[in-house]
Amino acid sequence: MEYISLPKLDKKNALPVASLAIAVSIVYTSYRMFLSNQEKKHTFKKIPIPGSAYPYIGHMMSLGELPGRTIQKWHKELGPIINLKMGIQNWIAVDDPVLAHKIFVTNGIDTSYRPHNAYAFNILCSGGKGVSFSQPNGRWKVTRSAILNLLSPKYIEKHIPTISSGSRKLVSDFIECTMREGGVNPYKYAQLFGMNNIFGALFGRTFPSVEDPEFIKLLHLAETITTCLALENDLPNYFPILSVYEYFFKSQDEQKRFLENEYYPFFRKFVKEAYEAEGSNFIKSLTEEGPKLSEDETMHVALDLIVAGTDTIPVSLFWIIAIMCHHPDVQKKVTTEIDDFIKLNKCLPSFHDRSQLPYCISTVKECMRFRPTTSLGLPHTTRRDILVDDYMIPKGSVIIPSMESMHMRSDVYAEPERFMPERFINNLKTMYSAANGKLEERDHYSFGWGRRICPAINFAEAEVFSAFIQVFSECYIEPASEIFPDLDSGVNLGIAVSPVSYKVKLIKRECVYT
Ligand code: HEM
Repeated sequence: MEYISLPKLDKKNALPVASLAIAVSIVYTSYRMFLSNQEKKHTFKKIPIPGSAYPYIGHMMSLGELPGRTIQKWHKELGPIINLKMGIQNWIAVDDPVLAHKIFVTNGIDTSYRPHNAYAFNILCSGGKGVSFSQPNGRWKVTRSAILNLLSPKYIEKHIPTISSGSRKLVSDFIECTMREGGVNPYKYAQLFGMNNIFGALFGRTFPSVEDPEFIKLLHLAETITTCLALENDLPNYFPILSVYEYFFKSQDEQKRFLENEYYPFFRKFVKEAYEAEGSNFIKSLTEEGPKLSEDETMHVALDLIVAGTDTIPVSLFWIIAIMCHHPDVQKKVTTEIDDFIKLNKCLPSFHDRSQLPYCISTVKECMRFRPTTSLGLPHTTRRDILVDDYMIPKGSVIIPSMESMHMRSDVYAEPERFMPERFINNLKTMYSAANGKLEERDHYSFGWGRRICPAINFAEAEVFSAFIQVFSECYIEPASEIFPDLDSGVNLGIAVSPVSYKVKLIKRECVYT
């Protein structure tokens, strides 16, 4: 029998053998780790997909007129996180505030991106200018901090005179229209109010009435933009094949022409006026101080603020008036609280005095919880795969906070279907502090999350508070006929969801303030 003679492990050949052994064990260990990672991948929690998805179009046709409502129904069936297929896009919708906080705040560095939207990015913000649809780069940061500064609690006093005189005008328009026509649709007057507040803050002037031709034109332009931002008007984002349609019909060229020929020149006129005006204003401060933006960038920032402020404030007020019309008992408590303040202080409460009106604060918060201004906020996207509570959210997913659903979770709000202002009586923080503070101290989620959270919370809250106090210091609200405003339906305006159009009576009551 022949034996193979093995080399002896002397000093000379021990080193290569040991190196080989180490290399083999490294390769083996890496292979095991790879395998175990592969195994771990299979232990990710599965994000459920609602059943009604069709090939290629996915859930697009199943969302219905009010996607927020449909998504709420799916959350109820499938849990706090769901996966929708929207053509080529992967949507992740979340209705649990704790999970949403982890996604948008804890992982904010990766999830503060906006999904690519051809209209918003290429056309509206000319390839990334402005703040709402641009990506969180250096330019976005300086622009956003300039906006935060303009609208911050520190400077709110500067805006109060415009907001207060706008509130007085708003209520006198409501009362006049009720007397003239037997009822009022509050929406267009609330649009003038919202537009004047932000226009005043930016350009230092306001529009006198809802018939003002410049106001009508600006409103039309802002509404056209929000309509173009709606899901169904930007289909090539979901179905690239539809770019063929774009190639032949040039609809985006038409939108570009609309903006370039109508919108921008009209808007540039206001920017130019602001440059030439006496004294300081926000437009000048954007170009001359801090961020030193170009004229074009300044125009885009102003445009973003006008578009963002034009729908949100009127829609919030439209809901508040509709809800209050259903609750004369709450109206009674609110008016008593305001009257008591006036008797004591001999003046109307201003935003400053809010802490002395706990029931009014709670009522406004409850209205915004009960019927949020937007049902799905503004979408974010993630620039890399993120792992949250064992859910793997792949890079490039569109992440949606399901606000309407979140506001109706019984583990977050007791008896969520009931309108109950008292639920906030122990959380009287400003909405700005609540939204920017600890998760446990948030009141509602209407202003979004993390780095992209609405930069105008404080300004918006002062607007809504001022209009609310003015309405109930002078009036009570009744339905204009036997038909009460409908609180169960809604109209999708692109980003905001408003109540279905209605009329109410705003009837002058005996005023304790003269
Ligand atoms: C009650 C009124 C309002 C509500 C409910 C509201 C809600 C929101 C929400 C949900 C977002 C998206 C946040 C996110 O991406 O997570 C947002 C963003 C924004 N809002 Fe508001 N908003 C209101 C009023 C206003 C007003 C009056 C202005 C302007 C004066 C404004 C300016 C903006 C801007 C510029 C952004 C984009 C911020 C960014 O992308 O970095 N909002 N708002």
